Amino acid sequence: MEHIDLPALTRAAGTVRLPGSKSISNRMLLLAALAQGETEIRDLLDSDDTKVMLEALKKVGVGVTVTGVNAYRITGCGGPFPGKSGDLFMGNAGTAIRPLTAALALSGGHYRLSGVPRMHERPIGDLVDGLRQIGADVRYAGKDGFPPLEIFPAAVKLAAPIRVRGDVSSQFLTALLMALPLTGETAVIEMTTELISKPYIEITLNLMSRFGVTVEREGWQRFTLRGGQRYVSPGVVHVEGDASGASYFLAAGAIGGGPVRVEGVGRGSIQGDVRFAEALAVMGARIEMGENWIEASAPATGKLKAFDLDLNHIPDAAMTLAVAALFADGPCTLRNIASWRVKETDRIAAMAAELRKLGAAVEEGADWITVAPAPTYSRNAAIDTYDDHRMAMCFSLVALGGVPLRINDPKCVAKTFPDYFDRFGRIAAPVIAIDGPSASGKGTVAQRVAETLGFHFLDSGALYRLTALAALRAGVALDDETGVAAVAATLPAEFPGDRILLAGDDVTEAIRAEEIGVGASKVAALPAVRTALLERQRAYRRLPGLVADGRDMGSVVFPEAPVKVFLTASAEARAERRHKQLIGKGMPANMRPLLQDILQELRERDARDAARSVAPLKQEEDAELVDTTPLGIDEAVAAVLDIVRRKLPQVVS
Ligand SMILES: O=C(O)C1=C[C@@H](OP(=O)(O)O)[C@@H](O)[C@H](O)C1
Ligand SMILES: C=C(OP(=O)(O)O)C(=O)O
Repeated sequence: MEHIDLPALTRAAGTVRLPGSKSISNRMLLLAALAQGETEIRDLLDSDDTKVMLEALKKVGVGVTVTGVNAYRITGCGGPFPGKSGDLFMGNAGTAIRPLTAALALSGGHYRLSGVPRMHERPIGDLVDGLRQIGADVRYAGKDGFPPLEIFPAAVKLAAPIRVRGDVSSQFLTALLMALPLTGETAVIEMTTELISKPYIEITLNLMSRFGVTVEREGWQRFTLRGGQRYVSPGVVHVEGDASGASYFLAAGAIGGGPVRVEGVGRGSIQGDVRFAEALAVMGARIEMGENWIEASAPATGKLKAFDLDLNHIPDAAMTLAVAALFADGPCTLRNIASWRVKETDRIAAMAAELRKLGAAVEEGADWITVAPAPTYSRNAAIDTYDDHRMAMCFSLVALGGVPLRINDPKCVAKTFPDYFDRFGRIAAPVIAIDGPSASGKGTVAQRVAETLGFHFLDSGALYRLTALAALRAGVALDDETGVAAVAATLPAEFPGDRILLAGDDVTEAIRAEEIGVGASKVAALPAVRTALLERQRAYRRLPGLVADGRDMGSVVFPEAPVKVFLTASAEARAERRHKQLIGKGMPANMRPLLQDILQELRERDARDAARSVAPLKQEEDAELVDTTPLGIDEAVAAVLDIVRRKLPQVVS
């Protein structure tokens, strides 16, 4: 089985741009498909759950055009689906199979819906019962009450209110609400039980109204759709970031110090799962929220507090709390979460089993779970994920408590968050930032430190050198800020092994030329170029960790780096090293610059680097000075490793 080994981690900080919300993506796709007109959907989630929805819509005759990255144009049918037959695979996507079953049942065709084996164990009986009350012909092709389903054409009549249960899943009510406008008639839905997961109904009603259909709601018992309403495309719509996905990063901030900021959801969100932040606040985490972002940091006391909460309104994000509970100051109880038992797996049982592997004491009931934290946890436990994306994402947080662990089948995150572990690495992988002037030996030292620790290595100077070389090759003047920034933004650079390629051409040696070094220093002084390279550099932050070598690694690119080193040497020592290097490379004496010229050049470069307006080269307050003037390479490496050992004892023993 595939797995990912997470090392002991200590700190999480940084910013994450969230992928699109699953719940909003799949609703928008269906509403756009049923609406009159074309809808442009931007920032759609690209994951297994949306893929099955898109494929199914195409099969039943909906026009789907890709218009950009995560951007689609949906040509609405202005009513029922034109494709009157189809065999549709729904994976394990509840937000696809349930609403589609209802819309297909009212489309007058013959369809089959199936999914992965677990989907065939997830209930759908309450929805089928509701649809049968109005004459729809929906039959079970396997076990009664569960997919696979077969749908036949039928005449639908809406004489009496549809009576439906709401205590197993809110998705049945969502499905009916979204599909019933297809009838054109007035429809009334009455709940026969308590409704769970209510905020998801609010998402449904909100999005329906954006497509022109309003629902009258009496409490959570009765919903009336007046006849004659139909869906009309609102034109361009944006999908918010996924608030359930946000919960892992916010919890990471609360457990791992923070601040961790998520972008894409905030105060203005229509997703109930933003209320996860309230639960974290109950645990003592410090939360800040803007219109479109949320930020979480550890409690001022450093210790998360125990909680006892009814979490019916945030069933998905609640799982994150069960793992955060490992780091609380007492037993934590999550209540009213019976729906966990019928989701991707029996989540109460799965959560209990895996938390126990770590050494937590866990009790469970039909609709609750209590997690009692332990003073220490088993290291290197192998966590099973039960093909449940949320199990994999939740348990990644354990590493932030300094507990290394293995997560089996990590790719199951593809259901809603395919690049989750990369993003997690971007806020949690430790960074060792090594800054300093040129010829201080930091490149060699940084590379050796990275090798010793088994960390990734970023030679940020190489990116500036590549930018200078690429600009010169493209005939862009090195003082043309906009032109060079455009080159930097699209730099076709690759780093296979220890080679450096520019547009496929091996430039490993070429970028080391003296004039490219001078060019690099010039382009590095341009603010737009630095901005263009910022995200590219941050993307190097990956598990198990990164050693970043440059001039503004600790100050600008990775300000949250737990280890910052300012590696320098006297100008004389650096000039001498450079001179020896040139001799070592076999440069003939008559072509070699004089030692005093090298010294002069170095001093000028130092002055330019220290004086530039953006990210001037200087020792940060929280950086440790390593003066290599009297040191050889081995000693310099040892000096840096000593600092790492002191600052990150869990990482390097
Ligand atoms: O409507 C939705 O988008 C969802 C509703 C919730 O399900 P239940 O209503 O079954 O709790 C939630 O768990 C699911 O991930 C998405
Ligand atoms: C329950 C979930 O998914 P589904 O939409 O398949 O119900 C979930 O994403 O946690």
